[in-house]
Amino acid sequence: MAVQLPSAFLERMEKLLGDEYPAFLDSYDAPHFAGVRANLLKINQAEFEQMVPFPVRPIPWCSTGYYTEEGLKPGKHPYYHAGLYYIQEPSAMAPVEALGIQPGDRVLDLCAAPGGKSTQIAGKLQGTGILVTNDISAERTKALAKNIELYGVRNAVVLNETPDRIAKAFSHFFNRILIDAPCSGEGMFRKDADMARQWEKHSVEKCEAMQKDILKSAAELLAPGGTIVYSTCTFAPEENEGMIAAFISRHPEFSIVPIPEEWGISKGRPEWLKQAGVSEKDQEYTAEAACETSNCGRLWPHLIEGEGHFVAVLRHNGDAAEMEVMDAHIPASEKMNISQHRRPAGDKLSRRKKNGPPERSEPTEQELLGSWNSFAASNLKLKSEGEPIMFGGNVYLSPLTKDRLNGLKTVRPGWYVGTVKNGRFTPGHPLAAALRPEEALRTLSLSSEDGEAVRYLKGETLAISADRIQRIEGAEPKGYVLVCIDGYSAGWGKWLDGMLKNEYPAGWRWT
Ligand SMILES: C[S@@+](CC[C@H](N)C(=O)[O-])C[C@H]1O[C@@H](n2cnc3c(N)ncnc32)[C@H](O)[C@@H]1O
Repeated sequence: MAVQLPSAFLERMEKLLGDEYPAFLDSYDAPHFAGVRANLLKINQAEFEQMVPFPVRPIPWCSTGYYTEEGLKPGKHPYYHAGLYYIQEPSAMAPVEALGIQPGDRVLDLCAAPGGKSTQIAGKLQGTGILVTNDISAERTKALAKNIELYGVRNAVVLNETPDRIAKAFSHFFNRILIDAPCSGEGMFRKDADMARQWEKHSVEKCEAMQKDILKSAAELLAPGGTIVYSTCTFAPEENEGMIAAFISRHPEFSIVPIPEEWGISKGRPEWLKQAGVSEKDQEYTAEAACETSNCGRLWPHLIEGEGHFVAVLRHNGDAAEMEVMDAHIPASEKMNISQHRRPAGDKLSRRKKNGPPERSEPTEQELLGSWNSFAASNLKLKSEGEPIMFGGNVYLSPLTKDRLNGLKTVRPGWYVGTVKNGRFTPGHPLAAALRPEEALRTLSLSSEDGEAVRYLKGETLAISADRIQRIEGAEPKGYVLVCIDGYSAGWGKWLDGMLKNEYPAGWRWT
């Protein structure tokens, strides 16, 4: 066998799987399955299927997911840099599908880094509602923020917090919550031999305590009638059926929504709890609750084309109408559909100027935001999206009010649109990454095929004649240009006298 598996793990799996064990074991020598997920924030599905530059076939449980051939490098194509697809293990696409997201939902992804499932959620929200995406690891939130930006997400707030602190600020606020829990990772052994080496008998116990705490906070964060999806990439019954049985025993107001047995996805295995030596007393679950966990779903590497996952859908039995009552206490800017047109901050500024300037030398927040408004007015065709707020010299359009984030470690309070320095606004890369070409006054399309797009992604200055800059409303070619790859936004360039100064950020470049 290619992977060295821990003997305690093998003994347990043999005992639990019985007749299925030889097929499970054989899966460790079978090919791996790789996948990509189309990013519907930037491309529609028909276009994706037409343009995708490598062979793909659909993943049955994810409408936007596709298998790719092993050994391909989908990250080495300009379309990856334009955020047209996310590279994701196929079974990891199942939990978000089970969350049943609807436009306008308020969604929390509690254990989100590096952001595979958050970008999937954002694709389903299509710019409506709110996505709060969090991870406890400061280091890992860097990758999370980068992915939120690369995939053109406008309505997300990125936090680096503990779930209990989020629960204090957002009590019963969200109607969908994803817990892609930290786990002992047994489903990753096929793909990552290090995971198998690092696993020890006590890995499961260590994870159980974390999972229990995260579920407790999630119950405090969920609005009446809402849904929590709990998932892991491990096989251990303690972290799966055991964790869920204990949760619904403590919370009789929740029930488990059955996952359909389709495409090789199989039922939860409550009978394993006793076989694995997990007693009702240890995990504090009732026999009825344990029985209900057969409604959970398991993805096995010997039954599906993927690595393995566990998924539980927990529905709060409360009345969703109660959420509307709660909505009355939520500021208008945080209401379900946040895309209402707002008065630009500059309006307030110009009114104040008519009545005389404020008596202080430091520019007010409204004045700083005014420089964003004038940039937007002269370079973009953008309908107002979210609340413009200042955060450490940077301007964000946020789906939440600033007060709501007070005291929380906030990595991104919203869509980062740029920075104000000495009264001048410089647009940020995430603004460009999320813009549609028709939202920019000047655009330039580079081809993915003739090497020009790659030269741009490497940070080179390009010689570009004025007639290649597409302009609307008779704009001058000089100024900020939205650089697109085959028509999909990738970053900024600044055009002057036949040269395009490259504004693609150093840390993002093609290497
Ligand atoms: C399985 S990974 C998440 C993968 C992610 N959902 C994705 O699809 O890209 C679990 C994450 O949980 C985070 N984590 C661990 N303990 C946590 C806690 N108590 N609260 C929030 N996040 C936690 C880890 O830092 C890790 O990034």
